[in-house]
Formats: sequence, structure tokens, C-alpha cells
Amino acid sequence: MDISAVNALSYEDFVNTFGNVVEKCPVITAAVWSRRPFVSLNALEAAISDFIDELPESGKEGILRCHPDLAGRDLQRGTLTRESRQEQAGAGMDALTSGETERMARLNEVYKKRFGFPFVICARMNDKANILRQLSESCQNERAVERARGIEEVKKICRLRLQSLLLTDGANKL
Ligand SMILES: NC(=O)NC1NC(=O)NC1=O
Repeated sequence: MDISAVNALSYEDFVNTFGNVVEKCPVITAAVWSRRPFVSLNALEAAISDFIDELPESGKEGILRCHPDLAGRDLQRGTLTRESRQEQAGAGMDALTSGETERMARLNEVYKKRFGFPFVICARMNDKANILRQLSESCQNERAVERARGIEEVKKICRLRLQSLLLTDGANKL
């Protein structure tokens, strides 16, 4: 789908196509639709990024809270979104040893207790060793640092999801 096809989408089709580029936050896609036409994929991405940046800190934390834990309950129960399942599998989150699963669960809980939102990282840009290391190190950070880091990761996830939808001949092509 090229950008002119994106700009021609009805509100419903736009949200159906791009509603999960930010995990479980279709309201962002719904808001950004009114900023069309977009001159390029980068412009669409920038509109989403700007919208996120304009949110109060509580809104940014809300976005982080919409993300499932890495290697968490949703993965084990098969209730991840399609995008998240593919990303987590790509980083080996579905093939952890029992020791790694336990470490991941423990660190995820420590992190959430400290910050009040889950640890978010772009799984497609990391492997499991990296994810475990960054999760462990992040537990030492300040809340504002982690909020900002997590939001930058959300934007990376968003960019890769947009690219998958726009630059490939995937099943989502309209
Ligand atoms: N918590 C977290 O980072 N979740 C995710 N990261 C990613 O790339 N996909 C996700 O679901």
C-alpha cells in the first residue's frame, strides 16, 4: 500500500489497518487520521510520534501499561496480539529455559512494582540476552528516565509495525 492509498482510506479502514501500530492504543490511530494527508510513511510515523509527545506524562504511562509483559502471562496463555506474538517469538521469548522464564517474571514484577508500568523494549531489535540485561539494568533507573526510555521503544515498535504494513505484501494489504 503506498501513501496515497493510505490517505484515501476511510476512518474505519484506517483504524482497522493501523489501529495496533501502538499496542492496544487504537485511539492514537483514530486521532492521527485527522492529520492526513501524509506525504510519506515517515510523515505518518511523525504524526503518531508527535501525538504521543503531546500527551501528559500520565498518558505516556497509560500507553506503556497497554503493553503485555515480555514472556509473560499473555504469551503463556496465547492471548497476545498477533503483532506482539510475532515480535516476542522473534526475540526468543517463547523459547526461554525455565530458569530464564523465572528470572524474566521476577524482574518484570520488580520493575512494575517500582515504576507502576511494565518494562517495554522493541523485541524485534533485541535478542533475549540483551532484553534480560536491559530489564535488569532498567530496574535501577529513575521513573522519569524509564518512562522516556519506554516511550522511545514504543516508537521503535510502531515504526517497524508501520513498515510491515506499508512496505510488504502481507495479509494486511488492502
Ligand atoms: N513489554 C514489551 O516490551 N512488549 C513488547 N515489545 C515488543 O516489541 N512487542 C511487545 O509486545
